[in-house]
Amino acid sequence: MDARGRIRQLADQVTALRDAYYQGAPLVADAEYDAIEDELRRLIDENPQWAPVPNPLELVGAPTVLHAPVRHSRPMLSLEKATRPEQVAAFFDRFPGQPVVVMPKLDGLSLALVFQDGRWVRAITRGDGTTGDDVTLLVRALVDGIPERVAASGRVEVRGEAVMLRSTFAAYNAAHPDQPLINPRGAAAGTLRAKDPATVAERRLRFFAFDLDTTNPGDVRVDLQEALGTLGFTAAEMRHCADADAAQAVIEAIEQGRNDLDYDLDGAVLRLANRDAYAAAGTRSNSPRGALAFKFAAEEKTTVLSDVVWDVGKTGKIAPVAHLEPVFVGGTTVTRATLANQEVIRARGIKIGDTVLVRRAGDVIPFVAGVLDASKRTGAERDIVPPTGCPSCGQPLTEQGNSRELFCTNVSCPAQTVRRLIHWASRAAADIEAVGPVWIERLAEVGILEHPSDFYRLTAETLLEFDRIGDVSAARMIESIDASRRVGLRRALIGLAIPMASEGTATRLCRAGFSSLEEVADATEDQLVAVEDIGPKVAASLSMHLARLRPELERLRERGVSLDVRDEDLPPVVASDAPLAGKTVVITGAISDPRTGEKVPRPTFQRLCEKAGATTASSVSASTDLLITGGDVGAAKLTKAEKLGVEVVDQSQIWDQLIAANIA
Ligand SMILES: NC(=O)c1ccc[n+]([C@@H]2O[C@H](COP(=O)([O-])OP(=O)(O)OC[C@H]3O[C@@H](n4cnc5c(N)ncnc54)[C@H](O)[C@@H]3O)[C@@H](O)[C@H]2O)c1
Ligand SMILES: [Zn+2]
Repeated sequence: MDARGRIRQLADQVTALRDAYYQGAPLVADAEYDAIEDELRRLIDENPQWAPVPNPLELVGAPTVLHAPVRHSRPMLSLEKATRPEQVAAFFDRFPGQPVVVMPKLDGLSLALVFQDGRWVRAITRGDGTTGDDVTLLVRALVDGIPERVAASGRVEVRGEAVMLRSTFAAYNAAHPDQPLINPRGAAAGTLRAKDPATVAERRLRFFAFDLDTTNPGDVRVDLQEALGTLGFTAAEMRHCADADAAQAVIEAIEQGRNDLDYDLDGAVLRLANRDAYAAAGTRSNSPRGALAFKFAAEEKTTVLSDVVWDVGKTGKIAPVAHLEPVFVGGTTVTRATLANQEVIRARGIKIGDTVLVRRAGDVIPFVAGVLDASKRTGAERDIVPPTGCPSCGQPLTEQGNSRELFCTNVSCPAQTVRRLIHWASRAAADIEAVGPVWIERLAEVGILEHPSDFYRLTAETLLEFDRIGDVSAARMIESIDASRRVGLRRALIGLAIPMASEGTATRLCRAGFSSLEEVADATEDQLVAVEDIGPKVAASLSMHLARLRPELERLRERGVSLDVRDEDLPPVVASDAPLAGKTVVITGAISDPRTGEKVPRPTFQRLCEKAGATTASSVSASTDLLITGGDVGAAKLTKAEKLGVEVVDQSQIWDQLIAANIA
C-alpha cells in the first residue's frame, strides 16, 4: 500500500480506537494505540500533502454529552509526547533561560474545578478539549482531595487528575470478583460516566492538582505548587530543573519510584515554571507549547493466552496460571501471569487463545486483566476448564468462598509438600539460602524431604550422592541448614504456612507474650482471640493446624531447631535516654551504612530506629515527627512532609546518633 492509503487506513483506525476508548471500552492497550499514532505521525511528517482532514492527531479526547455540556474557559489540551532524552534537551533549547519544573504524569482523567468567590461550584471533564461534561454531582460524591472552599476571591479554576488509587482498585476487585475493573484509569473514567453516584459508591477517586487559573492573581502565591498547596489541594510534586540533564535525572527518579506509589503514572511532565511564560508560549492545535510529556514503559500490553495451568500452592489452593506469549511489560518480559480464580475467569470471559490485556504494575505479580476486543476471536479459542481433581495427587477438590477457589485438602499431596518445603526455606521463614527450590523439589521427589524437620536430618554424605552436588556445595548447604536452626517462634510460624495466619499474626503472638511455638499450640482459641487483631477464624485455623503439626514440632525440637521467641521477634528494649525516644519516624529512600558504604535493608534500619526509641510508620502524616531520608528519595514524601511541617533529616544525622548511642 502507498503512503497515502496507509495514512487513510491508520487515521480511520485511530478514530475508531479513540471512539471506543473514550466510550470507556478500549479495544487495545495504550502502548499499541500509541504505536499506531506514532506510525501515522511519521507518515504525515513525511507526506504533509496527504494529511487527513480533519487530522485525528490534532484533536483532543472526544465529545461527551452524557451530562450537561460546559464550555471551558481555556481549552483543556493533550500533551506533546517524548520518549528520548534528545527531545527533553530540545525542549530546553526552545526556552533558553526559562525555569522548568518536572512532575509526575498521573494516569487518570483530567478535571477542571471551578470556584467562585471561594466556593466550589463546578467540576467539568476534558471532553473534546473545548467542551466538557458537567460532572459536579459525581465528583462531589466520589472524589477525595477537593476542598469545599478556597481562600481566594473571584473565579479560580484548578485543573488536575482524578485517579483511582491502586489500593482502592485492588480492594474493589477483591470484593467484586463478579464485576472486575480492568485497570485504575478505566475505572476512574467509568466512575465519572455513571448516571447515579450511588451505583459506584465504592469506587472512590482521588484528585491531584497540576494547574491553576485565577481572575485575581493577587490572592494566590506566584509559585504554582505553593499556590495549589495553600488553597488546600494535594499538588503533583513539581521539581525545578536548571537544565536538560537535571530534568532527565528527575524523570528517571520518578520512573524508579513509580512502584512505590499508590497510583499509576504513565510518564513525567515538563512545564515552564513561570505561569506567564507558559501562557505566552501559546499552543499548537492540540497541545501547549510550554509543556512536554515524557512517556514511561507501559505497564499494560496485550498478548496471546497460550494455555492455563492449574498450580498447587503451599496451602493446597489450586490457582490458574496463565501461560502467555512473551510480552515486554512493566519493565520485564512476562510469560506467566495469574488469573486469580475460576470466578474471575468467568467474570472476565477469558478463553485460551484469546488476546488478553496483561497488567504488571508495581510489585504486584502480573495478572490477566481481561479481553479487550472479543471480535478478534477466530473460533479456535477454548474454554478454560477448572480441574475436578488435584493436578498433583488426583484427590477431588473442594470449592471455597464467593470466588469459588479450589483446594486440595490432602495433607500428603506431593505438590503441596514441595511448596511447603520451599516456603520453609524461604527468606521470611528459616532462610535456608543455599538450598534452592530446584534442589528441594529433587530431594522431595526421591523421598528425602517431606517435612521441614527433614532438612535437619540431611548430611553431606546424602547430598554427595547426587550427581551435581560436590564437596563445596554440600558443605554450603549443610552450613546454611545449620544456621537456620535459630529460626525461632516468629519465623517458624511463618514457615509452617498455616492458612490465614499472616506474618503479622506471628509478630503479634510474639509480642503478646507467647514464648514458644508449643505454647501457641497449647493455647485455647479463646486465649488466641484475646491477642490484638487475631479474630476467631485465624484462631481456629491456628488451633487446628498446630494440633495436626504437633509431631512435626517435636521432630524439629529433637533435631535442634529453636521454636522459642527470639529477641528480634519482640519490640526492642529502649532506654529512656534513647536518641529517638518517643518519636514517630518515616524512612524513605535507599539506606546505607556510612562506615562501610554498604546498603542496609529497610527492615534492618527500621529495627535500629526502634531500638533508639522510635515508632516507625510507612507514610507521612500529621503525627509524624521525622522523615528520615536516604538516597534517591521519592519526591512525593518530601512534599507531603513539607506541607505538614514534618522535620526532614538526612540519614547521616541518624546514623551519627545511632553510632554514638552504641545502637548501630
Ligand atoms: N487504548 C486506546 O485505544 C487508546 C485510545 C486513545 C487514547 N489512548 C490513550 O490516551 C492517552 C492520550 O491522551 P492524550 O493525548 O490526551 O494525552 P495524555 O492523556 O497522555 O496527556 C494529557 C493529559 O495528561 C494528564 N496529566 C496528568 N498529569 C499531568 C500533569 N502533571 N500535567 C499536565 N497534564 C497531566 C492530563 O489529564 C492531560 O489531559 C494516551 O495514553 C493513549 O495511549 C488510548
Ligand atoms: Zn493434591
